[in-house]
Parts: sequence; structure tokens; C-alpha cells
Amino acid sequence: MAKPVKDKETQLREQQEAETRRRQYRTNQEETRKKLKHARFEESEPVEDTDGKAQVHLPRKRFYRQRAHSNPFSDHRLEYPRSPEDMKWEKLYPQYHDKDSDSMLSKVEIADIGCGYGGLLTKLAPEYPSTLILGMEIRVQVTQYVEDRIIALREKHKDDEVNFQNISVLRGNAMKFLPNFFQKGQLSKMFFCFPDPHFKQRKHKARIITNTLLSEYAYVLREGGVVYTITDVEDLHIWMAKHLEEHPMFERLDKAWEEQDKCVSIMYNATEEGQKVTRNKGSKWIACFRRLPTPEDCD
Ligand SMILES: C[S@@+](CC[C@H](N)C(=O)[O-])C[C@H]1O[C@@H](n2cnc3c(N)ncnc32)[C@H](O)[C@@H]1O
Repeated sequence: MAKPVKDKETQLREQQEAETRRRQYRTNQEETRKKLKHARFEESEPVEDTDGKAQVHLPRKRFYRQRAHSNPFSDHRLEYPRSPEDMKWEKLYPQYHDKDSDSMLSKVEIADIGCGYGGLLTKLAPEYPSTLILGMEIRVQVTQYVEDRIIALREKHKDDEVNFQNISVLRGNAMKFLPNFFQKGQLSKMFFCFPDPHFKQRKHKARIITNTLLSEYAYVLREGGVVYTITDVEDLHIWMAKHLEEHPMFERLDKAWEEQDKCVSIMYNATEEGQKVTRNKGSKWIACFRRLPTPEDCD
């Protein structure tokens, strides 16, 4: 039977109701986030329901809708530290903070640039249980979704061996402030999974792999560190591989290396964008590059 056609007024009312529900959901989540953030520092009891049961739900993606693209050249009023030493990492990884010495027990070593909804972070967490892993994401609501997802996972698995304390996310523009967050040679792996393709020629400068940015990535990566790239857009794959191949600080890793590396298979399957490509039976192109030693006269 054909669906009855809704008049404009009904459509408008339904849209407004949906928006009100989304806003209400986000307000509730914001409240929970505030309480749980506090709980993380105090290590106190989880937020409780009226019946006394812990109330931690995995967030629902449909309530965090945002435009697909964000202009990396806009002023997003982002907060960023003056230098990596000024960064309050204990807020992101409270369990890795030593209160007596007021210092972090570990530093971030793996970065997922443009982490989207955080699928890769959650899959890397158990594979590298004692390594700090950070997702950087430019879109506000997407970052909040990942934050809520991690808070919920930490609560849910707080007594488990894998407790998700080693993953976190921050809102940031990786094209602008990376050296404010990471020291020289701090990272061992950087992931660029399904980055925005910026198809038009005049938009290519907004791509996350450019010659200038690669020099910054080489700065924060240690010698022997790896840049992982994956995309479903062949033209972007060719662009990324070409720029990395032409850069003096990177050398391409061959297919045999890709086949034995566990992160390659994780990134192939774990990210939300990658899963969408699989569902649509699309192709995925991978290119991985090792960070070469810095020539002595450049040190
Ligand atoms: C197509 S999505 C892929 C997300 C995720 N990596 C995945 O595979 O599911 C690209 C993501 O990169 C983010 N992004 C784009 N430019 C960025 C930048 N300069 N800094 C941080 N994140 C950025 C976008 O907001 C978006 O969430």
C-alpha cells in the first residue's frame, strides 16, 4: 500500500520534533559527560539511575549529526597548548597520571588523524594495551560522540583487562597545530584513514597530505615510525602516495610488509568509513611509509 503523502506542515512539525529530541539527547549526554569526567578524576562512583543501576549507555550516532565536511582553513576557535609540555594529558588519560610526581607515566605514541567516529581507536586499544592512542578530529559533535563512546566503554569495562583507558580523543585541526601537541619524534604511528578527498583541483590544498604537512608529520614521528594511509578514492591514493614518495623523509613499505603488519588489517576493517566502503562493495587503496632517519646536518 502506498504511503500517505504528508503535507508541508506535518513534515515541518516532524522535523522540529526530531531536532528537539536530538537537542534533548545531547543536553542529557552533556550532563552525563560532565559528571563522568568528574568521576574519572575522583575515581568515584559511576552515575546512577534511580533504581541504583549504573547508567552508562553507548552513545547513539544519529544524535550527533553534523555536516560531512569541515573547512580546515576556517578559524574554529580551537584550544591548543602553547607547547606539548603545557598540554594537560591527565585529563584525557587519568589512569596514566602519577599524582605524587604530578607527571604522566606514558606519552601518546599513536595518532589517528581525522578519527571520525572512533572505530579505529576502539580496535587498537586492546592490541596496544599499554600504549597511549589519540584520535584527533575537527568536527565538534563527532568529537563529542567519540568522547561519550570512550567514557561509556571505560565504565562498562572498568574491571576488565582491556579497560579503554589508553585511548582518548581531542578536537583539533591536525593541519594547524600538531607540533603544539607532540614533541619531536614522539609518535610511532600516524593513521590517515579515508581522509576527506577534496575532489576539485582548487580544493587540493585542503588535503591532509601535502608536502608542507608531511614535514610536520616527519617532525612528530620518530625514526622508523610509520604513516598509514587508506582511501576508497583512487585519485587521492595516487596523490598521497606521490607526495609521500617525493618527500625525502619517507620511504614506501612494500606489499609483503603490509601483509604481515597487524595495523594494516585493522585499519582495513575497523573504521566506520571503511565499513561503509565494504558494504557498498567499493575498493580500498593502502599505502604505508616509514619515517627515515634525519640526516645529521639537519638535526
Ligand atoms: C571521511 S572521514 C573518515 C573518518 C575515519 N577516519 C574513518 O575512516 O571512519 C574524515 C574525517 O576527518 C576529519 N578531518 C578533516 N580534516 C581534519 C583536520 N584538519 N584535522 C582533524 N580532523 C579532520 C573530518 O571531520 C572527518 O571526520
